[in-house]
Amino acid sequence: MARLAIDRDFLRDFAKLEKPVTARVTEVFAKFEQATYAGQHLEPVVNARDKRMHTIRIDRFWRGVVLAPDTGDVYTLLKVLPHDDAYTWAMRRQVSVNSVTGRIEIRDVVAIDGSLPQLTMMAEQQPERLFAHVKDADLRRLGVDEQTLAFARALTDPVQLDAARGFLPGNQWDVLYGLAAGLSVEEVWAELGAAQTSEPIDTEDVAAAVERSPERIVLANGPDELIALFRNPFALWRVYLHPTQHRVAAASFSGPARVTGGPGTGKTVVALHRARHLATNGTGPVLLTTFTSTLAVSLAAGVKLLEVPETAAPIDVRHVDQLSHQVFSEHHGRPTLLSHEEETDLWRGIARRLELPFTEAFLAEEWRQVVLAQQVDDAGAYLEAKRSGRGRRLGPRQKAQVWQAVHEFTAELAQRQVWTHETVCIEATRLLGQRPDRPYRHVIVDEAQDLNPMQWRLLRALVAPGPDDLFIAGDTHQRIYANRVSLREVGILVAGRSSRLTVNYRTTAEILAWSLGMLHGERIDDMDAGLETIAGYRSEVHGDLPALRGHRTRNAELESLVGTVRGWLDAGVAPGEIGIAARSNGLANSAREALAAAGLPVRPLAKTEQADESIGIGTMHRMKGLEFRCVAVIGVTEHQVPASAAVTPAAEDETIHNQDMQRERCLLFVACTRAREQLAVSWHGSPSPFLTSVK
Ligand SMILES: Nc1ncnc2c1ncn2[C@@H]1O[C@H](COP(=O)(O)OP(=O)(O)OP(=O)(O)O)[C@@H](O)[C@H]1O
Repeated sequence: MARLAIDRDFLRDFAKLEKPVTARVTEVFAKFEQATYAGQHLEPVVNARDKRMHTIRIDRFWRGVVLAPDTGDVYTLLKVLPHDDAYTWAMRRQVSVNSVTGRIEIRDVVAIDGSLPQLTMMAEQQPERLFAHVKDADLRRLGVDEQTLAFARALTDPVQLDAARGFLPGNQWDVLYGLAAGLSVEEVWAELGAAQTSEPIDTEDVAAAVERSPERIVLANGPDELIALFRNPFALWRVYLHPTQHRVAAASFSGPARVTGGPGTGKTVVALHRARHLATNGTGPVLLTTFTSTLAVSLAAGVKLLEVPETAAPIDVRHVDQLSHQVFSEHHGRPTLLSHEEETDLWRGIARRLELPFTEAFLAEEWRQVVLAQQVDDAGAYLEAKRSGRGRRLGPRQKAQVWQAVHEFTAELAQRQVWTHETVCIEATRLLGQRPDRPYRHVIVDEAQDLNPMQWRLLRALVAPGPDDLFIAGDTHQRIYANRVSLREVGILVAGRSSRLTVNYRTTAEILAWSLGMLHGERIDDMDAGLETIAGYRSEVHGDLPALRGHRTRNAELESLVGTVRGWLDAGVAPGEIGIAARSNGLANSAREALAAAGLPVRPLAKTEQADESIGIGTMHRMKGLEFRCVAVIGVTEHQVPASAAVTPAAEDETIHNQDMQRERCLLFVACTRAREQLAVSWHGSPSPFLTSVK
């Protein structure tokens, strides 16, 4: 019986087709396998470069392009396009098998043949060719075939190679790209490592190559699986890896390792695959953890999609506070937590009673960032403690005053038998230290940039030091809380085991470039005594520029938001693919009410049920780690972004002021880089200074 496979590129296109078309595609292909002679539905393409290209009727207007095998019964759906475009697309393309990876490749032969004469002519005027330093034999060894080789030989400029990305065979383009970027033949070979195969490759056997290309082609086992695939195409798309990502996910490290990279470079995808890899090939239970409960829910969904084999070690997905509370509760029962307001009152009361010249916010931060972070437990140690990044200098007398306040605060917690998340975490770490064993063999941390030192010590205590113990994914450009951690200082050494991803797979080049403009000139640390860079960070997908719109009043802005969202829905975007972010809870709630009043389906971002059917609305903080086809960031207004209350006045403390401002910029950057295709940024009254500063 005929079986249907789907090209992953098609899944991405599928998500963008209009609803009635997607319904027809699902209908046609759900029946595809039932037809005894699948060939009956398929029409050959006249003048096709590749005789295996066929088309199939979707409706009067749309056709699917299907790769029909010479042998075997696996048919691959490559594209769905309007009638004429489908024929043109199919006519120009050739399918081949890569001689090194054994994977399937598709190229636009007409485009290659069409551009070669002109490139050759231009090259004759140039003194040097792009790949003059690489021998033909080496190119062939890396899987470059004769046609691509002839093309590569005519190139003189990396820009020409960039332009050829859409029409050269993918694996071969990657090889050329690596060589053009200065990698040696051996390094490119190592990059290919993950995709190499030890079986002998018959480059004529396309059917075998289809089966061998799981990162490119998904085989649906029966109509139910196919329908599930079509129902949630992005979910599946989300779990593919580029060879560079694969290398990191499957590597063996002698100790803690990490992966960095800007938003959308696939750090989470790598973390998920690493979890599966270690569960399958590692030596014990795996913990996959992150910062918030919302993110943990989305990681758990990702693990589910990866279909970890039943024989693998368990993968436990939990956020960090959940872990500390669990360890704590096993010994002491559930802790009574001090609320934020109670804590503020307590510090305020102590400051008043002791007549101290410090605000409650300053005392609370000094306790967290210096006393707890550095495990300071007496006045002498506090006198010596490093206070870098804390801004305001303190003399010995002032330090004695702060210490007195800390002492009273701690005594009060003990007397009331109440805890904060930080003290729970410290106690949990102490308890773990007393245990003879460690609960996990491998710990993987996503969104690492926002964890505090107490949480890092807990994670360190959850796993014994050794190969592949800790794997850390994070991006300090996306730090949105006040925690600045040096991994060395919490006993985690990643030097020599760090990788950086540079290709953004989520956001269009236009949205990315605009968002990066907001961070222009910011000095951002790398959690390891250096500075993080955004050099080489790029997106290969193009789209519309962000829409920036100012309004006179808050109500006018909300009204316009309803219009923007309606426009997206009318264009066929599903409600679950729309996200709205505001700096404050208040504005997020008002936006929710405005959309609900207009009859649109909405939900708070924190609510993960029915996420597919409703528009997610929440604070910028909640947007972290998520992604949507269309994003509206609202209320990007002067005095609201940055939020006045979250920024220490420069007159009070310049260092802290600058850190607060950077954090607020990063927060807006995080919200804007959640968008895959469309970004709308709006304000009422005067715009935020962060917007007016974008170059
Ligand atoms: N190799 C790839 N090919 C295609 N798409 C990819 C690839 N890797 C990642 N993606 C897609 O890019 C998007 C971003 O991936 P992911 O969430 O892992 O990035 P991230 O670096 O963790 O982002 P952020 O730091 O912004 O949260 C996802 O939709 C993912 O499916």
